[in-house]
Amino acid sequence: MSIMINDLPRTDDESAFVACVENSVSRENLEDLVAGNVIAIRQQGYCLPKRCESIAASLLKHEMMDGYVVDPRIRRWGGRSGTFYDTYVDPSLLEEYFVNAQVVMQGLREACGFDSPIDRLHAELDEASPAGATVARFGKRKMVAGTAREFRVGVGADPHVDSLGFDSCRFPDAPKLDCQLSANIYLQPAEDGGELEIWPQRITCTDTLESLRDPSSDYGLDRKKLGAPAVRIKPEPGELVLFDTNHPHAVCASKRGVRVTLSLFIGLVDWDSPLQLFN
Ligand SMILES: O=C(O)CCC(=O)C(=O)O
Ligand SMILES: [Fe+2]
Repeated sequence: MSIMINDLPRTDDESAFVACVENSVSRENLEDLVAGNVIAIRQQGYCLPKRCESIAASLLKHEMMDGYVVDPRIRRWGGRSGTFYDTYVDPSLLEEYFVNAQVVMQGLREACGFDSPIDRLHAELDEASPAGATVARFGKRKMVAGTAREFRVGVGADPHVDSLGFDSCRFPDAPKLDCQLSANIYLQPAEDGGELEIWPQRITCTDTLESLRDPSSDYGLDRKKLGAPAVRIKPEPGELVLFDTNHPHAVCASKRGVRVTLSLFIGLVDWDSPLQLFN
């Protein structure tokens, strides 16, 4: 059973609770995130230091690491078409995304020495969720579940939301998500910088999203319009952090050291359906 050790408000906003758990994430933890009772869940020591080092080293030299279409400075697992978001930005990659999905997932498992923290997370989510957890699909076509990201010095991510609902609206057979979470395992946090910022508001409609756009960014939202973030998390090596991706969030640029993470989106349709895993 997971223990809620404490609530850690990280900023002046006392309502922005970050829950720390000791054991694997429970259904109650997931419900708290979905209900907005907590803004993030942290589990320290999810991946042991030696494993973090060896997986990060293997990823950093791997040819499957490639730039996001929207911002090639941020690198991620899966070659040209590694994430569904890439296919949203460049629809010509859609076919390749589905055709390569299994190879992309198996490749990440192999790069993790066949002992992937993403597979562990999948198993734990399957156990915690009443209806289990499964790789998401569009009809019979499996999505990719699990990615890795690399932020070099000077590279961060502008404030943004991640929403399969927004990105897949032209696909009638896409999973219909009520909530989307992101799980990140910090194999190698930046030595300086690289904080994860999360804003308190939850954006659920595209009109609101459009009104917040930053014209100087290809995907980002305007910090001035967003106001102050609710939390700024400085991840520890090996830590797992979960949050709701309809809350705007940003990655501060690394000031020193390459930042390497493993990441998984977790979609909730309803509690009677399996959690939908994808990237
Ligand atoms: O690397 C992080 O801290 C968060 C990256 C991100 O934007 C996400 O997982 O949705
Ligand atoms: Fe994100």
